[in-house]
Amino acid sequence: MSEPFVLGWEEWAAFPGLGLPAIKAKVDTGARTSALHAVSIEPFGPVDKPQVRFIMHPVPDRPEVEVTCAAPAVDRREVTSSNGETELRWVIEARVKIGEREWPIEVTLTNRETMQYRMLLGRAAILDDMVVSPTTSCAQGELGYELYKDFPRRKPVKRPLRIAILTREPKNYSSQRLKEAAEAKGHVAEMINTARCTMAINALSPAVFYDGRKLPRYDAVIPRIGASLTDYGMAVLRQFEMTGAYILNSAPAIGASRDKLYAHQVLARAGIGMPTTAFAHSPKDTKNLISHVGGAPLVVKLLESTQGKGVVLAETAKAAESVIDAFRGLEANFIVQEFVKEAAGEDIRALVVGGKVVAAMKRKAQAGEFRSNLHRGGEAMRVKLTKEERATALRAAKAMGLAVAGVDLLRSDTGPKVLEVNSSPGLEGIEKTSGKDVAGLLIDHIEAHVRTMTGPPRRRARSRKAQAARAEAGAGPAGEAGRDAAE
Ligand SMILES: Nc1ncnc2c1ncn2[C@@H]1O[C@H](COP(=O)(O)OP(=O)(O)OP(=O)(O)O)[C@@H](O)[C@H]1O
Ligand SMILES: [Mg+2]
Ligand SMILES: [Mg+2]
Repeated sequence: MSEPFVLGWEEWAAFPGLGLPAIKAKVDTGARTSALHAVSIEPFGPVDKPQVRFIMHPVPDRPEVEVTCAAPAVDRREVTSSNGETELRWVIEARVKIGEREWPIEVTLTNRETMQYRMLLGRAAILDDMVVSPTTSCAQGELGYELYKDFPRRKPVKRPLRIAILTREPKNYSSQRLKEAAEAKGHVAEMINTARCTMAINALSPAVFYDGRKLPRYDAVIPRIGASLTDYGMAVLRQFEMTGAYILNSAPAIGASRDKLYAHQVLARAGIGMPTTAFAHSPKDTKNLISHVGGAPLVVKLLESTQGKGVVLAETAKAAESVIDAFRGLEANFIVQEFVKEAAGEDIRALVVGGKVVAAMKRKAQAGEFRSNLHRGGEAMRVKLTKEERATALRAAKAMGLAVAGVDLLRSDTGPKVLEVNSSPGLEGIEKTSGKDVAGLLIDHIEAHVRTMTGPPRRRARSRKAQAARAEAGAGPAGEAGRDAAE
């Protein structure tokens, strides 16, 4: 019997067909599939013979060494990684060379930037006559990163990005400001009307068509999906995600924030302060529902409400009963909520971008009104948030999984109470009131994200923080807000 081919627990591998002369791989018989570090993954070629192109940084700590690879795409597959996250990955076929042996394997592509090894060799790639020695490192000999010394170095240039703004209202303030801010930073921004997108749902060559024409690959997509088209909008967004674009707020997070019952549950589970809330769908026992929230005065809200229209204050138990009975008669979905009296007709909008509160405003109801909506005659003004309010807004955005969020909260005797978290916050009121360039900060966030996806410069992170802090300290005129169909 011939000697088995021994693989150590780590090995140097090469992919001659991909132009990769040396990669240090961890051999992992606990993993089925092999994985290779890849960024900027982009499908191309004919639908029946798809290929993927990707960028590889083979040398850890040396992001300037960059190799552009291309290979036939053989599948797209859900893969659950060791941290438990499931990810839809491209699968390519490529020939790996370890020591003197060269053989074809399937490899999934994923961003392994934060991992110690740029490659994982799973058991499906290990052939019958091979054995793995858990005590040997590099049984098949050493290669080295000096093999990349003649490879061209990438200068960390500021590449213009191609950004799509997914909206049905290209003319509104928020859409226009986002386009302006993107262009001011040297990027190209296109308005894409959600309703005019069609999709070819194909795992290997996802595409979005616009009035029948295939859209290019965007680096980033900013969803500004109105409530009228949430479901279709989310489908379009998922499709853009499949093409490899960076999505500012993910479809599941948008969906969660739009489902008010679910959103309340998510926030409650995350331990975030909110007014005591009871749900009801035609409840038989109105009195019970009232007692759930501590009795009158209480607030009854139609779930479909916006701009404060379906929000009613019932000052007495009698009034509460008649309002609830009326909503029930209409077969409407509604919530019953503790009335936060000490908020005194004021609420706060905190705008969160990428884990920071970048701007805030206070809305004050007109005299005799408890609803502070600007559409109800409320007035917007500048406000300084407390530490606790900031922390609450950040936690709420995080719990909902939103990178960009407008968090509405009330100031109560027992701390901030979150009313809701909006995934498509309007920019007009908040920019005019706070004087901050929120659209610009949003584009900065995209830049930082798309850049880390295509390899660092990581140094930028700090300067962005300083920038946000500076912006936060800025001033500006208060103004009228609202036409924006945004939330
Ligand atoms: N539990 C409460 N206690 C005191 N005031 C409340 C309460 N809930 C709502 N309000 C006031 O009523 C206003 C409208 O309520 P809310 O924001 O919940 O509904 P909406 O504005 O119709 O919905 P949306 O913000 O989605 O358009 C709030 O901005 C706030 O000023
Ligand atoms: Mg509101
Ligand atoms: Mg809202």
